[in-house]
Amino acid sequence: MDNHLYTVAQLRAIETAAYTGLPAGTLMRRAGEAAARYALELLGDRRDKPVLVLAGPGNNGGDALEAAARLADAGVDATVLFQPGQREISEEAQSAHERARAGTVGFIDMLPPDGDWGLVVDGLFGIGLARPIEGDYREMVDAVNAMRCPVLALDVPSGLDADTGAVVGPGGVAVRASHTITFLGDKPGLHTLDGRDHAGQVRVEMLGVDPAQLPAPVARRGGAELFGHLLAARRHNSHKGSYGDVAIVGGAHGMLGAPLLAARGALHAGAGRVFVAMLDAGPGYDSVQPELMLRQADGFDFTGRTLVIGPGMGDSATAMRLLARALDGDSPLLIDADAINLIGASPDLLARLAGRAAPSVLTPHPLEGARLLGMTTSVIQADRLEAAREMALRTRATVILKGSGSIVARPDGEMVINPTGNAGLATAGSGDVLAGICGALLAQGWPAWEAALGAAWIHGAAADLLVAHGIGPIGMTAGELPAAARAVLNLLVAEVSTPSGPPRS
Ligand SMILES: NC(=O)C1=CN([C@@H]2O[C@H](COP(=O)(O)OP(=O)(O)OC[C@H]3O[C@@H](n4cnc5c(N)ncnc54)[C@H](O)[C@@H]3O)[C@@H](O)[C@H]2O)[C@@H](O)CC1
Ligand SMILES: Nc1ncnc2c1ncn2[C@@H]1O[C@H](COP(=O)(O)OP(=O)(O)O)[C@@H](O)[C@H]1O
Ligand SMILES: [K+]
Repeated sequence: MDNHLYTVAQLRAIETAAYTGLPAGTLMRRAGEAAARYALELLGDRRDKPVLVLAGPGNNGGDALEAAARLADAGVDATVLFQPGQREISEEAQSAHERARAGTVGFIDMLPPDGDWGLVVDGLFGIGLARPIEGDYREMVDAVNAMRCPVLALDVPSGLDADTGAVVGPGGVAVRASHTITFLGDKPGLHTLDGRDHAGQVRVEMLGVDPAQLPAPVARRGGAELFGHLLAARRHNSHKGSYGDVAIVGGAHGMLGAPLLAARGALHAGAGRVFVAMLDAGPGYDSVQPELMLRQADGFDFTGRTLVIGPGMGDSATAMRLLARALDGDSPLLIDADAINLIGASPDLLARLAGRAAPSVLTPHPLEGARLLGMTTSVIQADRLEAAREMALRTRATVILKGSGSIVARPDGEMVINPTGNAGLATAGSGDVLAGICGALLAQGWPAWEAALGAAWIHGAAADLLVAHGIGPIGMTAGELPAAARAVLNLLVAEVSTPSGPPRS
């Protein structure tokens, strides 16, 4: 399946199974052919430019040598820098080496300082990377990263952990590719943490393996198809009560901006009515968004309302009391920011959360996630999939672990990596808007899982839309996201809607 993501351990098993009945070297040949085809596509009308192929000590290097031979067959000036290690190379890689030597491929021992390459093919390390890249290999990676031409990584950008998306360190380096062609199945590490910065555009090449033979994936790559069945055109005969009430509970003294941003997110994502239940005394209305209804949280009736609890809420006794009340109630709940910190500090609140029957979604950023699990942020980030899975398991809730390539996880272990968004979102308040969008989808009757998938996707796509219009990534503001999210949501609905009335002449 296109969106399936596999761990290195799974890929090794897939590789072994795929080899059964195939002559030795078949998969490597197919990998090299596919890589060469992609390289030619990327070169386009610049086929007269030389291509630099970096070949490392393992089978990733074998793929690179095969690709170089195929490029030379196609008339391209392919130059290989082959850097074998101490260990003997595999028989397949040896054959690939011989094939490349037999043709017109050029071989060099070191990088010329003035190379003018049309493309670099990175075949240093793939899923066999075992330690940080050092020495000559490091110099090669640094040199490639300083080049301006497109870089095509084979299987995985060298230096990147295919499972986690971390640059293998400490102090490690990884190739920053513009494109990656990945073999036998997509990998989570290409889509989260450092993955998006290093993999660029990812193409999956199955090497002739039937996708139906593959095992259950560790996670999937997100897409609108995962929540598309809940997108529906509005009925003419509907009213504000048809689209649910959202109440944002938060906004302690001096922190009212956070719930207001969440409330604007909820309003623009289609909630029928949006309240802000403030912990402290505040203004009577929001002059930028007078549609919002501002109330005092004390005494505010939660019944029948979807609650987004936590933005700017603080950690006062009142905050704790309100959170306990929300957890014990049967409203759908979106738990964000300070509310996550309070749960992380209180086994009692955690037990109340885990015991809930109504839908609950948590939206931690890595530090909030660390507090929830009693770990450090670096442990969370070292394996974001595992951390998100653990959070979902402990809280019995749907979790969005935010960051580049947000991980959406649910208690049964199902996980999705969200593909939308960009670094324009690295700005104060964008998480509040995400919380509001998710609250609005819950209020419109979406189950927790789809609401989380939909909110993460729409929020990221809103940021992508803003960038497409020159609004960011630098200087994008959280306040610009709600209207963009509204545009994305309406486009999605228009795409899935079938015309309902009779055709008009
Ligand atoms: N075997 C197969 O069936 C297939 C393998 N394929 C390719 O083979 C790759 C996996 O091959 P390998 O298992 O040989 O792994 P790699 O080619 O990723 O690298 C492993 C080699 O690098 C050495 N090494 C690891 N980290 C190092 C470091 N930091 N510095 C120096 N040396 C280091 C290891 O000792 C080993 O010799 C895949 O990523 C894919 O590109 C594809 O051709 C598809 C089929
Ligand atoms: N570099 C990035 N790429 C993609 N998404 C990002 C990036 N940085 C932040 N985000 C997204 O922006 C939001 C930030 O949320 P959060 O950290 O809670 O900020 P705040 O508390 O200021 O609202 C999350 O949805 C996160 O996934
Ligand atoms: K590589």
